[in-house]
This record gives sequence, C-alpha cells and structure tokens, in this order.
Amino acid sequence: MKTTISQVGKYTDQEVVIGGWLANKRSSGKIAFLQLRDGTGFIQGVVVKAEVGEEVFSQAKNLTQESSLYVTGTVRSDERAPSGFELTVTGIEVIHEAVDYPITPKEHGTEFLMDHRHLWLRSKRQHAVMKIRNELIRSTYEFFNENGFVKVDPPILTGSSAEGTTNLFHTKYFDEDAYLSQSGQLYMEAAAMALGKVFSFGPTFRAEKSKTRRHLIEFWMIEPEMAFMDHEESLQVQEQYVTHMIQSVLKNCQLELKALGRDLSKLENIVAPFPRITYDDAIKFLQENGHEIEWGEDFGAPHETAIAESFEKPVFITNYPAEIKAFYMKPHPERSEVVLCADLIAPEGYGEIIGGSQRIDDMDLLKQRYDEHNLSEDAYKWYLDLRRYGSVPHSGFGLGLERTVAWVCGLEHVRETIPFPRLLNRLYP
Ligand SMILES: NC(=O)C[C@H]([NH3+])C(=O)NS(=O)(=O)OC[C@H]1O[C@@H](n2cnc3c(N)ncnc32)[C@H](O)[C@@H]1O
Ligand SMILES: [Mg+2]
Repeated sequence: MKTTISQVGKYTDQEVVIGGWLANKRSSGKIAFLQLRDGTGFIQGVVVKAEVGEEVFSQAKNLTQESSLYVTGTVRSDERAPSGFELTVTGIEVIHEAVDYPITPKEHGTEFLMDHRHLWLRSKRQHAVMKIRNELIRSTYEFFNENGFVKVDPPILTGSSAEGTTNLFHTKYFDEDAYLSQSGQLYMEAAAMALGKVFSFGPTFRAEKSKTRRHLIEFWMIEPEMAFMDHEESLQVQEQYVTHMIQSVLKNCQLELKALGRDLSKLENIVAPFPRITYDDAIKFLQENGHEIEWGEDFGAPHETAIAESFEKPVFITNYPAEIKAFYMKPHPERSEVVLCADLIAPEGYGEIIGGSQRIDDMDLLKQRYDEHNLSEDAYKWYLDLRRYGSVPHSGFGLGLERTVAWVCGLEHVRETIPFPRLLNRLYP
C-alpha cells in the first residue's frame, strides 16, 4: 500500500511503500537506522541485516544524505518515536542519489544556511516552522470566514502610499511611476464600503533599511477592514482573532511545537481579552523604569519589550500621538493631539504584531491631512470619494504574519518564518 509518513498510523502491522528522502542515517555492522522524510513528516526506518539480507543492507549502508528513494516496510507502533510509529524496512529502491549534500548534520553558520535556504527548508526545524505558518494561515481564513468577512485582494502595483513615502519600492508602470504595496489598507476601506467586513492576505513591501530580527523587506500581512465598527470594537475582533490562531496551533501543531522545543505554557494562556494600556501610561511606566523617553516619541524595540514584560498576554498600546502616526487615523474625540489607534505588542520580546486604527471619516479633515502630509489630491482622489459618497465610521488593522510566526514558534529572527526571506542585502536564493 503506497502511503505517506503522516498517514502510516492507518496501516499498523501492514506493509507500506513510502516515497521520500534520506534526511540522516546511522548504522553498525548489523543494523542501520534511516531518518526518512517525505514532506508530510519524519519517521525512522530500521534495517536489520539478519532480516533483509546482504543486498538490501548494503543498499542501506551506502545511502547518501538527501538521496530520494522508495522504502518498503512494515509499520510498527513505537511510543518512543515522535510520530508514535517506526518502519521495519524490507526493501529500498533509490530514485536519485544525492552526492555531497551541503547541509550536513553538523552546525552551520547563519549566512551559509541562508545561502542554502532552498535546501535548508528541508530540515526538521524549518519543516516545523512552515507547518505552523500554514496553521496560522488556515486558522486566519477559518476565523474570518466564520465571522462573516469577505476575502478581498488589494493591488500590489499601486500609485499611492499608505504608510508614508520613506520606504516605498518604486517601479515603472509603463510610463507612470508606481510602487509596490506597503499595505492594502486604503483599498480595503473601499472594499469595506462595498462588502461591510473584508480581509486581505498578501505580500507587502517596505524598503526599510532596518537590519533587525523583526524586519523583512517583503512580508505577508492580514488586513481586515470593518464598516460601522469603532476602535474598541476593532480591538475586540483583533483579540478574538489572535486567540483563535494561537489555540488552533496548540490544537493542531503539537508535534511541530515539540520539535521546536517551544514552552507551551507561554501560549496556553493566550485567550481574549487582552490588556490595554494608553500611550500616556506607557510613557509614564517607561520613565519610572529608567528609560529616557519623552511624550511624543515613538517606542523602539527595547521600550515595547519593557512594556510587554509587565503582561503575560499580548498588550494593546492605545491612542498614540497623531504626530507619529499615519495621516488616515481618526483623532480622539476629546484629545485631538492623539489618535484612535493601537499597536498589539506580543509577549517575550516579540514586539509589535498588529497595527490598527479607526479611520478619519470626515472629508474636510481628510483633505486637511492631505495638505499637512503633502499628499497629491490626484493620486488620492479616489480615497477621498469614500468620504464624499456615504462615509461611515470604520476601523481596521494589519497583522504581520512573520512576526506572529516568530512569536508562536519562539524564534530568534523573522528570517526563519518565511520560505525565502527578503532582508537588507539579501535577494538570493
Ligand atoms: N490595515 C492596517 O491598518 C495596517 C496599516 N496600514 C499598517 O500597515 N500598519 S503597520 O505599518 O503597523 O504594519 C502592520 C503590521 O505589519 C507588520 N510589519 C510592518 N513592517 C514590517 C516589516 N518590515 N517586517 C515584518 N513585519 C512588518 C507588523 O506586525 C505591523 O504591526
Ligand atoms: Mg506599526
């Protein structure tokens, strides 16, 4: 019976054929242990010379790392195995012999691994990260579909910037200037006026010269937008969404979390509601704890980490100064110097995973912001039309997928959270 490693449990004590690769091997004169992988998982194949005879045993002994092969064997339950099963090998058919596979079982430096990302992706650790990334994506669609949101895909090639013009990727659109999308938000606002509650999921681009463990040049963002919902209602959607994702990973990715050595107690208590702290109180907290920071300044990574350390769940920091936030954010009704926004800061030093706000819904105020931010009325005329024809209160947010993957997996750097990371000075492979 041809099957995959993830399905062997259905064939205990039966003979199966698995197509895969040799991830690693150790052997003695009488027995060989083959670490096999097939993309769906990992399993150990045991080859006993006395049982398989000289020819098969010699094949096993001569197998090279990452050679592709078909293995025939009997599935055995084994509670010591991570998957709960092992294979008693009875036959080997080599498909293609891999010679001198560069990523050997010994330690390798980061740059070496990044230069071989197209192969590094095969390792058990990267496999676990990609499976958790997949679960975060799957549970995202599940949450928004179950809550009446419609998937809408904003353009990647745009003529405008949502998050300021300092980190835009320019390109030509025939004879016109164009930019790779920094955020689909403005288009999602138009979609929300047509469909009520919408969400996007796609790549976004920031030409930021930030060389930190949290910054990618190309990253994937989930951007929900909700007509008739105010700032607080949006925060409730955010905390329910993050809760759903985390609990889904805990339910469906135990094997992968174990492979990463992740402390599950750090994730088990991640359930709504999440704490909220105002920007004002965050500034006071930092000043009282020895940080040199004045009201009006933005938070850096050390500030976010210090604030988050006071909480075991992600914490919303709300109502930042208007001066340090984007043009589209709605001013606080009683304090025009702050805006109705929030960043969601993950625990354990993982920093900002969500940025969101209630949007300006008044046309004159938005026009005033265009002037203040030197935005071209032509490029943004369509965005103003959303306030000209049936404007409504509306809110939305953007969750960075890779930062969320880093937090959930307990990873040191976002480079491991995306199949082919684009970092400062890295466009290969
Ligand atoms: N629809 C919205 O309201 C989203 C809004 N226009 C926006 O882009 N907000 S954000 O710039 O804070 O980015 C949102 C999130 O996107 C992530 N982000 C933002 N920039 C990056 C980089 N450079 N690398 C990785 N992840 C990044 C991070 O989690 C942020 O919290
Ligand atoms: Mg932000």
